Amino acid sequence: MHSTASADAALAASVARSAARILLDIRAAHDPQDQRGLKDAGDAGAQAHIAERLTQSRPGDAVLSEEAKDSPARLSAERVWIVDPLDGTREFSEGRHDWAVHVALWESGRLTDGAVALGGPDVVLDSASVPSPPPRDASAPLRMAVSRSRPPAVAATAAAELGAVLVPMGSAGAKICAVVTGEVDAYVHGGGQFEWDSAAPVAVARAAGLHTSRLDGTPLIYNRADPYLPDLVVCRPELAGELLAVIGRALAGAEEERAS
Ligand SMILES: Nc1ncnc2c1ncn2[C@@H]1O[C@H](COP(=O)(O)O)[C@@H](OP(=O)(O)O)[C@H]1O
Ligand SMILES: [Mg+2]
Repeated sequence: MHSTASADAALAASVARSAARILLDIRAAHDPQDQRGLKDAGDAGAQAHIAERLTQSRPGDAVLSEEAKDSPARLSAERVWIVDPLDGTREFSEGRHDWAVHVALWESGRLTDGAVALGGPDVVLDSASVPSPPPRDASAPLRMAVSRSRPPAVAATAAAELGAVLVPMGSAGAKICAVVTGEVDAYVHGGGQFEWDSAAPVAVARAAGLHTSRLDGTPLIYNRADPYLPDLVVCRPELAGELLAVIGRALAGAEEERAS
């Protein structure tokens, strides 16, 4: 029998790691010029592996995955795995390292566990064992991760006000985990995303003691009927007050401009 939180975190880590290994094998065997085909093969291969392992190990649980048909059964389920088999699909197909496998567990109204494999099987962060980020060098400028392909205007405005450096990266999981490891101090995203893009890395970030919320400071809520979860901020906890205030002003300024 399972049912201890750490057993679920260990399973999430094991599944994320083996899926990431399969993804590297798929990429090694694929024509690197065929990026469309590689994206599809990666998504499908990781999805099939994760679905099989979760069915084997937790047959009674529901699953919400970017790559599987959604079912309303998850809305009345007690336990729901929220999975992104390949986050940063674009970067994966370009031969880059900033992609991730996300495996999270939502139970009775909240995220309880999560694991993220980063760019392959060798680096896997999970909510049961992740340490807090190291202290930051207060003399260095703040570093803010943003999407490399769709950086939101709100992040640029907020970074300018804070004197922060923007650090473009692919994959929501890679960016959230970069806050966890202390490589950057914050990740600011707006304009669109889904629950699977953030559930697992947010579970890891929360376990590491980081701030996680919507851009307006309200909580990130998972396993909703509509999995669209378009914006978020993840940052070191001591930055949250100032960063949310700056983001609030940036959003209000953008709104005023639209209205005028
Ligand atoms: N405006 C938007 N609408 C929908 N999804 C978005 C989005 N911006 C980013 N995402 C999703 O968030 C993940 C990270 O994106 P980015 O690297 O640009 O930060 C990607 O997931 P997938 O790679 O799983 O599709 C991407 O599709
Ligand atoms: Mg994704």
